[in-house]
Parts: sequence; structure tokens; C-alpha cells
Amino acid sequence: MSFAPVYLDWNATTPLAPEVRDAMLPWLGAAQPARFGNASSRHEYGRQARAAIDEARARVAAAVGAHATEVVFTSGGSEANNLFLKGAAACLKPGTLAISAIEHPCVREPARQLRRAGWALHEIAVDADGRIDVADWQRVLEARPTLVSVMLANNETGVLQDVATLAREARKAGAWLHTDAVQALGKIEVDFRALGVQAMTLSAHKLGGPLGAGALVLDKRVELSPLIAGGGQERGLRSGTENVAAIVGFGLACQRAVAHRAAEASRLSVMRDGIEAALSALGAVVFSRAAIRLPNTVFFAFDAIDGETLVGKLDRAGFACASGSACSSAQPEPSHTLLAMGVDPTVARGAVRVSLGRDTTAEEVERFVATLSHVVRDLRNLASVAL
Ligand SMILES: Cc1ncc(COP(=O)(O)O)c(C=O)c1O
Repeated sequence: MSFAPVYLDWNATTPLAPEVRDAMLPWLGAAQPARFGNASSRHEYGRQARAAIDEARARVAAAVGAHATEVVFTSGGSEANNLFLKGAAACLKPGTLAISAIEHPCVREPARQLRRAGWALHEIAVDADGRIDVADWQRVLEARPTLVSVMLANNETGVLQDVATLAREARKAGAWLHTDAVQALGKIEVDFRALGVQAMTLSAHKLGGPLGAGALVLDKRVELSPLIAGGGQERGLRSGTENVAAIVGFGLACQRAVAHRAAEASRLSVMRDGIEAALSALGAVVFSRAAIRLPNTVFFAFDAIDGETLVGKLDRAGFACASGSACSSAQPEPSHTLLAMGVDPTVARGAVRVSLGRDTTAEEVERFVATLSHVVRDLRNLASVAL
């Protein structure tokens, strides 16, 4: 029998929830009655596909307190972020775009592309705990931005931003505010209306849904130019024959995640606090500890222990965690989120992220903490022998 490591990387992706998989199977032809159809076809097959998409759209909308007509299905969070930024910019004269300094690369990179196309780009500073810096935010508002994008929850630190206040102030200054809520949905309450944002990004695979499905929730007053033009699906904002199986899975995943959210949040935060207490006892620094954060995320570093090395050792000991480095280059770069928080690059190179989820048990967390203390002790011993 093969040995399955303990999965502690739920912010990277989540396993497909069994009910979600079951709902998708007929649309993959893998369960009876098998279903298929192009939702644009006018016959019964098409109508069934359309009805399945409509139901999923209503579920996604209900999960975030939006209207079904405000949900635009995409291939995931990256596409939704690109669609908002580039799509809105294409309908406006180049002006000022402000994004927080800790956004996911799928916000930062399109923002940089827009800068090359003539937009002024302001990266809003964060404080030492990873919260938007109030003074820099005021400076941004004075620069009269047209577009602002600030994530609701950070994927590395788990820090939550007060997006409702930012959206209100941005609106008064004449800007549209978009929020990337990919890491927030299913972990904290997410309400499109209460947040008062004009656009919000969601992704299915972070909440027990399939990879390759997501949505941009969009206020109808915001004009966007599509990234993909063609048959005019999704209100003309995202052409292409809909991926019915993935959309069905996404809809159900949203419904489930919201139904279990409150209970899961208290269960996970108890385990998270236990890990943090153990980390402190071992002398680790826990990033953003003073900020309001997601209940499932711990981001930490040990002095003089490289994050990649620690993650490698934990992997061999049967625990799957993430290092805080961007591995897109041969030489891993320290996390831009930590650097924006003013963390010393040598400390940032030690960063490791543990993120918990639906299947995480207290027993796994206990074993993790015990293994971590052994691994850290061994690495410290090795370092002292080398001196
Ligand atoms: C905050 C955040 N935004 C966007 C994305 C991208 O979503 P997707 O993987 O669906 O493209 C991720 C995924 O890592 C994320 O953590």
C-alpha cells in the first residue's frame, strides 16, 4: 500500500470534495445517466447543460450574496483577475491603477502590463503585519486612481484586509475596487454587497471544487472588454463553450463550503493556535500574528534554517507544506509579501507555510508538531557541528 503524506497545503489547492466529484461525474460521462451538451444548443441536450450552468451560477451567487446575473464564469482565479484589470482598463483612458504590494502574481503581472501600456501603477504599502498602510492608502486616494485591487485574504500570511472600508473610500474618490477573494471564500464570510466592491474574484479549487474553474463577480455598471472574444457566452465577457462539469462542481463546492464554514473555522483555528504555540516554544517567528487572519493559515520561519530545506525534510518525513519562496526561477526568491512587510530577506528565506483544511485532523497536527521539533533540532545540531 502506498503511503500518503499528510496534506498541509490547502491554500495551494484542495482535494475534490466527494459530493462535488459525484455531481460532476455524469457530465464527464462517467456516471449514469451520462450527460453532455453545448449550453448554447436549442435542443434538449443543450437545455440540460444550460439548466445545470444556471443552477451552478445561482449557487455561486448565493455563496457570496450576489445576484446570479453578476457571476461570470472563467477558467479560474488568474483569468478572473486578468479579466477585471485588463478588461476594465481597455474601456478607460490610462489613469492610475493601485494594487496592494502583496497581491498574487496574477494581479501584479497584469498590473505591470498595464503600466507598460501607459497606466501609472501605485503599489500600496503594507505595515509590518501585512495590513494596508493607512498613510499610503491616503496618498493613493489623493492620486485619484480609477482602478484599485486589494485582496481580501492573503494566500501566504492569511491576513485579511478591511476591504469594505477601502471600497467605500475608493468609491468616494471615484475608483472601482476589485477584490481577489480566492483565499477567503469558504474560510470567512464573504458578501459582495456588504463589501461594496465592484468586482470580486473566486476560484473553485481552493474550496473543494475542481481545478480550472472560477468566476468574476461583477457589478453590472462596470464596463469590461472581454479577454476572449467569440460566441458571446457569459454576457459576452468570456466566450467559449462552457465547461459544464467544472462549473457544476464549482457551484456545489461553493454551496458546501459556505454551509460548513462556521464550524470549520472554529475547528481549524484551534489547531492553528496549537501549531503557533508550539512554533513559539521552538523559537520560530510567526508572521502577521497580530493581524486578523484566516483560521487555517500559519506562516513562520526559524532563524538560520532555510525554508526550502525545512520543507524538504518535512516532505521526507511525510508532511506536505509550502515554502514561502517563489519557485518560478532557478534561484527561489523570498516571498514578495514578506519583503513588502519589511521582513529581512534572510529571515524571509526561512519562510514555511502550513495551511489546514477539511480533512486535517487533530492527530495529524500533533504528529506534525512532534516531527517539526525533531527536524528543527536536527537542523540546528547540523548547523552547530558545521560551525
Ligand atoms: C490569492 C490568489 N489569487 C488568485 C489565485 C489564482 O487562482 P487560480 O489558481 O484559480 O488561477 C490564487 C491561487 O494560488 C490565489 O491564492
